[in-house]
Amino acid sequence: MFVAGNRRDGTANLNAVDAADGSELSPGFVTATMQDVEDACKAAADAQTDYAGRPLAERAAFLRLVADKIDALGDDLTQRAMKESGLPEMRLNGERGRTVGQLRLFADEIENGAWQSLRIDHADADRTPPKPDLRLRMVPLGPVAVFGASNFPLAFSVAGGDTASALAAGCCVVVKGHPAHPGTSEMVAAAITEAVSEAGMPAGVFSLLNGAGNELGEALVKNPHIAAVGFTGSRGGGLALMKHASERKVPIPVYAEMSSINPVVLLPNKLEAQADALGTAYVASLALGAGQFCTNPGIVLAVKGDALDTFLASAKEALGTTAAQTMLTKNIKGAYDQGAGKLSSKSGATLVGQGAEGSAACGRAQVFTVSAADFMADEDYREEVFGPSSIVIRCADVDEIRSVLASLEGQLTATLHMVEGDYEAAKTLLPVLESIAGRVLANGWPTGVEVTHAMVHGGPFPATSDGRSTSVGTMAIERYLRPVSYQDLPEELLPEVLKDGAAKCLRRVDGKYEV
Ligand SMILES: NC(=O)c1ccc[n+]([C@@H]2O[C@H](COP(=O)([O-])OP(=O)(O)OC[C@H]3O[C@@H](n4cnc5c(N)ncnc54)[C@H](O)[C@@H]3O)[C@@H](O)[C@H]2O)c1
Ligand SMILES: O=CCCC(=O)C(=O)O
Repeated sequence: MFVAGNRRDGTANLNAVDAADGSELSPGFVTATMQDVEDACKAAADAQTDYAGRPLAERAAFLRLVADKIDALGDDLTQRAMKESGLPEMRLNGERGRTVGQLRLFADEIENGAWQSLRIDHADADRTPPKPDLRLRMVPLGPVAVFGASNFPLAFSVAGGDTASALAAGCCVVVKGHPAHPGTSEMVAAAITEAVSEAGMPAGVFSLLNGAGNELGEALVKNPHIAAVGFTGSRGGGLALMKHASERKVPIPVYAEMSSINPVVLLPNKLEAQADALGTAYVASLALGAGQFCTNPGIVLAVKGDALDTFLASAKEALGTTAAQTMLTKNIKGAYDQGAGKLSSKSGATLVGQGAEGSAACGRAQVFTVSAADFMADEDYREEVFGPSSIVIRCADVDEIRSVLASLEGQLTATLHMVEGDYEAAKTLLPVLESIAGRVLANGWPTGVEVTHAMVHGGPFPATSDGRSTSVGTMAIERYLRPVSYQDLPEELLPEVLKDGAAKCLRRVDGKYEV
């Protein structure tokens, strides 16, 4: 653990396990006491004004240095993450690239400055009543508690999107590392801690706390120094943190990404033309990373008929060559088996096919099919089964597809597979897709989130706790900012960026945009 630049010593009572065989990995890790939580949060609060006040170029250089330090960890980081997560080398190398790329993108974003939403409305003393001078900018919320996710031990963990966007916004960060990968977390936290020191940032800008029980997370969310929370994980975990945050004396926002089954629609003409290829691509997407993606295509909707039968036959064939993959933890594997088992016990569900069976730690890919009527009649089919399982819903026509879509909870993604002949049908579905999902895709698969300016990795509840935001892409910075308007403040007391002659980044002056 690291509290404000210092490693915390103590009794090591948390060990990672090798995801593949369950054996204990060394070394052991120290877990946080309530005093550690208070120390980390207090240090973050003490550092907040200093950090937020640093010139944007310094803040950007700090994020770039964090990225360089993580790059310098090289293969050791991948090897440790492989052991702790069971994820393969290529995936983790890709994830490391995404993590450092994300930090560098946020560094550019800091310097670009448009996120400050600068607005100036000049005074008009001749107006009756006189119009005041008003100037607005976004300021950081304050220290953010970040919960590392189990399924992306780099890109959604200690230096992942929540941390990068909070630091970019000018917020200090206290991370609760995921207990499944303490070694990976420690390596990344050491890199950040070095960067904090070399960049001359206040030590409290970053801390990492470890712990397996709920008490640590609860204490962190309830700590009065914490101003916001970023979380990716289970629906139950996210809801618990939201409850703690709302019951505080001073309630705070929780940005929790929780649960999504990511509907994929195969429109009739496209299905007719490419049923075979779609079946293969579907299985590749649902089995990616042992299905442990929040973007996993959990349900597919199509009109029943020969083309759908061909699709199902192709999916079955692809499943036949799909190897079982190690899952992240014993508990996640147990939950997967339980979820898939529940589906297979339903009288309305038919097993289309299965992947190979692996060791006890592995998840076996599975596809089921149900009628739209059965799906609509049973809430269980809508539950996220976290792992390589998916359901194909047989619908009578496009109207029935629309009815099923309209009955769904909030989603991270919704996908249409279509050719031009399907566009009329697509037009009738798009308003529904927009109303339920944060990202609408055409002719792709939802797994694989691009980190960019126009990405939304969010969506209405329960995909996230706040559908107005994203946890991936540069817009994620907005979660940790709030607007302040300065009325009639003397020029010399105004923030530099709001002075009339200030070096320009995008500003809205008297209603018009200026660069
Ligand atoms: N949708 C997704 O992206 C996603 C990602 C990972 C896991 N999951 C789901 O979560 C399940 C468990 O996996 P997990 O361990 O990654 O997620 P989790 O929600 O159980 O835990 C995530 C983090 O939150 C903490 N936490 C959880 N509940 C808490 C509570 N009540 N109070 C305080 N802290 C709490 C945990 O200690 C951990 O640090 C999976 O089987 C899967 O269903 C979903
Ligand atoms: O598990 C959640 C994130 C999914 C993601 O980032 C991806 O699909 O690339």
